[in-house]
Amino acid sequence: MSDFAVSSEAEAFSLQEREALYKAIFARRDVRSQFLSKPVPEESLQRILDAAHHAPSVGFMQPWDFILVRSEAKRRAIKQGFDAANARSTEQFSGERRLHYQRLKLEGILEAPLGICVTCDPSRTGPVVLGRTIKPEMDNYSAVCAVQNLWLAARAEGLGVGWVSILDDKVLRETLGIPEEIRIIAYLCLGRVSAFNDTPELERKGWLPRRPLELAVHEDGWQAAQQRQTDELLAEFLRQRERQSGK
Ligand SMILES: Cc1cc2c(cc1C)N(C[C@H](O)[C@H](O)[C@H](O)COP(=O)(O)O)c1[nH]c(=O)[nH]c(=O)c1N2
Repeated sequence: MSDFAVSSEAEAFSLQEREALYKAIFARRDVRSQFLSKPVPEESLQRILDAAHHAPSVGFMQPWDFILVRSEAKRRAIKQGFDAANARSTEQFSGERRLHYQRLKLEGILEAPLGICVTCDPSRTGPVVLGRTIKPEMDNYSAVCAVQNLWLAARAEGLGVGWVSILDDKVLRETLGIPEEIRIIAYLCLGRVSAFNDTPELERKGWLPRRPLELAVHEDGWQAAQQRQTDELLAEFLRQRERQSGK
């Protein structure tokens, strides 16, 4: 028998509880166009941050920190950083894809009243971390788990989150005073929204479709046929887009 107290509940959640959990998962969206300027309720924010803080982490090292960016001046500086990075990013696409990219809204830095920069301190708890001994990147993954918890909890609180990664770390370091040894994992925009879309914005706007689940699940080993099918589906989707844009 373990000395540790264990939850008395070994059962699945009740149907209602399961429905609520899956609702948060399926109704979560990356938001950039629908932010309202209304403030984020402090109690909701605390619950969301606490949910993030209860994410799994390698060796229980809890490498994350959350920098709350309320200052409009700082958000303006970050938005300028996005604009510069986005201009450079645009050049990586060509032809119709570039035109399509330019029409997408890929951030809500100024519209959302709050930014949250999630960081990872790889030195937290010392140089040797249980579970990170062979794969050093595990601390980053732990911080990403915190992001996902935050994102789901925000959805349950009726708040939208948008992840902005078209940003140089340098801009966030300078604007937020983040030391070199602290890694930048995510810059998130958080706020109340006018609506949550049913499907991802990139799907709705014809950028990419959702891949069928059955192609993502492999039985007893890697199945190359599934990868081929995925590639074919994607190629066909892009050909169709080309044809449509040529009309
Ligand atoms: C690591 C990472 C980084 C980014 C994103 C996500 C993740 C996980 N996403 C959001 C992304 O486009 C979105 O999650 C997918 O399109 C799926 O949509 P839903 O999140 O289901 O609404 C995103 N979106 C955006 O408009 N600008 C961005 O810079 C990024 N960056």
